Amino acid sequence: MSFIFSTHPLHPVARSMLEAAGDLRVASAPDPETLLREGRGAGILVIRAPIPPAFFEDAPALRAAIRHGAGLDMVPMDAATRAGVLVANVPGANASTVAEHVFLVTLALLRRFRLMDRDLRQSGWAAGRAQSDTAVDLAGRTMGIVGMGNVGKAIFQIAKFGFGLEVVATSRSPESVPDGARFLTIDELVATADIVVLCCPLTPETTGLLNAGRIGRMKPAAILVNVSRGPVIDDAALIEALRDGRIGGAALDVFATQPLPLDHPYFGFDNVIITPHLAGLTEESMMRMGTGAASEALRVIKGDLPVNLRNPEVVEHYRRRFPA
Ligand SMILES: NC(=O)c1ccc[n+]([C@@H]2O[C@H](COP(=O)([O-])OP(=O)(O)OC[C@H]3O[C@@H](n4cnc5c(N)ncnc54)[C@H](O)[C@@H]3O)[C@@H](O)[C@H]2O)c1
Ligand SMILES: O=C(O)[C@H](O)COP(=O)(O)O
Repeated sequence: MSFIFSTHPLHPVARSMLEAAGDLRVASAPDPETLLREGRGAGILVIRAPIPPAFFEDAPALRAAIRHGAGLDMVPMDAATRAGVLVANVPGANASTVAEHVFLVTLALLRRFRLMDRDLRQSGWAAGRAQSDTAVDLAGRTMGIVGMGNVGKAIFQIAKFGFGLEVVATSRSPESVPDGARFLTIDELVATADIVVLCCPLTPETTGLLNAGRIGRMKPAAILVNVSRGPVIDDAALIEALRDGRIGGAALDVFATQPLPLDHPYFGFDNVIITPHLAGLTEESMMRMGTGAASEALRVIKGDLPVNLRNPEVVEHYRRRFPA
């Protein structure tokens, strides 16, 4: 078995599991050139950064590409499948962590938390207190959840049973929307919700889902929370809406370009909270994701298939490459 290659450092428990199973190497940087150079010859790939399709070309030892987390957009699925490489992810391991983040930033926006803290420090007590002039309650508001998977369901639980909010939701099928939430189309949802939360995967269908038309239908004081992926939002349209004061604010964790350049227009808005793609990252979730990815790697090393195999059509080709 060739070495195990991770694009990033892993939680210590996951690292120990993999080190006990083989030669674990961590990329010195997660850019495509470094990954291609340092990952050449790997047997298992653990993914926390976008992987160039070329990684799967001329990779005779590569058995599995395992996502540390939920989103599969970082994996060029066609290239992996063509090469006979198993693709897996660790669904749900960070869902409750992302849900907690959604309420952190929602409350921070509604209660002017960032500006209150800034004004208090810069200009004193009265200036900080003045932010309460425009603060509003979360209670009584309607949350709209776009994408009712593991993350959407974890957000629903807190919204409904923690804060007693009215919840509307949209997903690929109405059946995935739980009792207690009302299914709406995306166009109905953006016009109904006071808080629009994006937590769907990035797919051709969801790219640009929050376009100028849908942002234009949002309520004037509504806020937008994006913990999905950057390209789900049309950035130019959102920036225009923020400039014109047509929505209440936004909390953005993910961006079309990451890292987000520090001169990006989003940094110019007081009513925008920017976080560096960490909604799903805590000590505990890193352990759940890392050990989940490591368990899948150990299964493959033993000759089994991953539990969360995402390209089952590859199995025949994979078995020809690596007969049991
Ligand atoms: N910011 C972060 O740190 C972070 C952490 C975890 C997940 N995510 C993102 O959130 C996404 C969802 O994670 P998850 O664990 O809930 O995944 P999941 O696979 O459990 O659920 C995805 C849900 O989105 C729905 N969906 C798919 N296409 C849709 C569409 N066009 N419109 C509406 N809904 C649609 C699916 O039906 C499914 O219910 C991930 O793919 C990832 O991009 C981000
Ligand atoms: O897709 C996910 O689950 C999140 O983006 C977190 O994944 P990461 O910790 O591997 O970046």
